[in-house]
Parts: sequence; structure tokens; C-alpha cells
Amino acid sequence: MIDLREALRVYFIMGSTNCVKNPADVLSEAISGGITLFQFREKGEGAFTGSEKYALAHKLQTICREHHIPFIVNDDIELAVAIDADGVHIGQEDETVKTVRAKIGADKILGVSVHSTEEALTAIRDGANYFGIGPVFPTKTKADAKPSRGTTLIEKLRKDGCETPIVGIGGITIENAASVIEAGADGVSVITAISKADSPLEAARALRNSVILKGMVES
Ligand SMILES: Cc1ncc(COP(=O)(O)OP(=O)(O)O)c(N)n1
Ligand SMILES: Cc1ncsc1CCOP(=O)(O)O
Ligand SMILES: [Mg+2]
Repeated sequence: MIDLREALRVYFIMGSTNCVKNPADVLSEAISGGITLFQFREKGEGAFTGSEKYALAHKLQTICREHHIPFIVNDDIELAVAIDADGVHIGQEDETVKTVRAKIGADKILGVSVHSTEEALTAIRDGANYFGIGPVFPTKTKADAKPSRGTTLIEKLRKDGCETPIVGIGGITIENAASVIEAGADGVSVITAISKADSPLEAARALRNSVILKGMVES
């Protein structure tokens, strides 16, 4: 059984539309740099569907397995079940937390995007294992993202005694990652900061150093 809080430290999210280079190479480099969790998010203009999407998922999952990095699928529960992914991530506009938990079973990781205390309480009740909270900072990656709200909700949930693992998401960079941990998150999830970096390896390494050093100071 994995330690979820540890796994969430440097959470890399990516699909083919986020990459300039070959996605398998980007993922391999990111793993060498020290990412701790991976989410396959095949979305946006030009994204693969059907058998091409399945093939890419399988290729990236194989790389993750070789390196013992848990593999999470975004949105597509049928794909996650078909390839026996380690978990799924869903938002408030996706299938309900209850339905998804029933489909994937008790042992899989279920991440849920939440934007309020009410959504967080419902997600916990229905079987969420961690929260994705954001956009923390402005992002160009998700066209339908809500306006960025800084770390206010992360801080509020912690102040109110919430112990569920949390990752911040949206516009997170090497420079601002530590502030998200300082607010109470267990980790950071990033797309652009690694997928579009000249060196995904160096970007992942710098993010890891920043998050892990800050985590040591906070605990
Ligand atoms: C870790 C993490 N947090 C939040 C999200 C966003 O999920 P959602 O709101 O469902 O938006 P899409 O990613 O599906 O466009 C995430 N994917 N991962
Ligand atoms: C999927 C998602 N959910 C909220 S913001 C976001 C996009 C994050 O991408 P980036 O790290 O490039 O800002
Ligand atoms: Mg979603």
C-alpha cells in the first residue's frame, strides 16, 4: 500500500497535447527528475481518442510501472478500469464521486477537485482519497478553469481541521511551489512547469527540492 501523502508531493499531469517532445520521453525524464505521481490527462484540441488514447495510456502506464510511480487516469473511468490504473481523478462536472467509487472499487485512489468546504465534505463522505484544489495561480492550460483564488481554500480547510491529503493545482512553478506547501498542501500538481520545460528532468528535480525542503520546514 502506498503512502498517499508522499505520493502526492510532486504530481505530474500530462497528455499528448501538453507536450512539445514525445510524451513517453517527457514522462521518463520527469520520473528521472523525481516526480512521485502521474496523471494521464488526454484532453484538449487534437487529443487522442479511442484506440490511440488507449495505446498512449498503456505506454505511459508501462513506464510508470517500471519505476513504481502510481498511474492515475483523468475523467475516463472506463479507461482506468480497462487498464487497471492505480486510480482516477474527477471534477465536479464529471461522474459523481459515489458512482466512480462504486465503479473502481475500494482499493483504488480517487482524487476529486473541490472549490468549497461543502464540496470537500461531500467528496469525503462519498469516498474521495485526496483533493485537487485550484487554480491556485492563473493558468492557460485549462480553458474552462475557474478564476484563480490563491491558497485561501487550502488554508481554510486546514484551519478547520481537514486532514484529507491535498494538492494545489494551476499555474504552479518552481518559484511559487513552496508557498502552496506552506499553505497546508501535501504536494503540487503541475502540467506546464514540467511538460513544456526545456529539461523536464531538471524542472521535476527543482520542484521536488522545493516541495520536499519546504515540507521539512513545515513539519
Ligand atoms: C490533481 C488534479 N486536481 C484538479 C484537476 C482538475 O480536474 P477537473 O476539474 O475535473 O478538470 P479536468 O482536469 O478534467 O479538465 C485535475 N485534473 N487534477
Ligand atoms: C487541470 C487543471 N485544473 C485546474 S488548473 C489546471 C491546469 C493546470 O495546468 P498548469 O500546471 O499548466 O497551470
Ligand atoms: Mg475532470
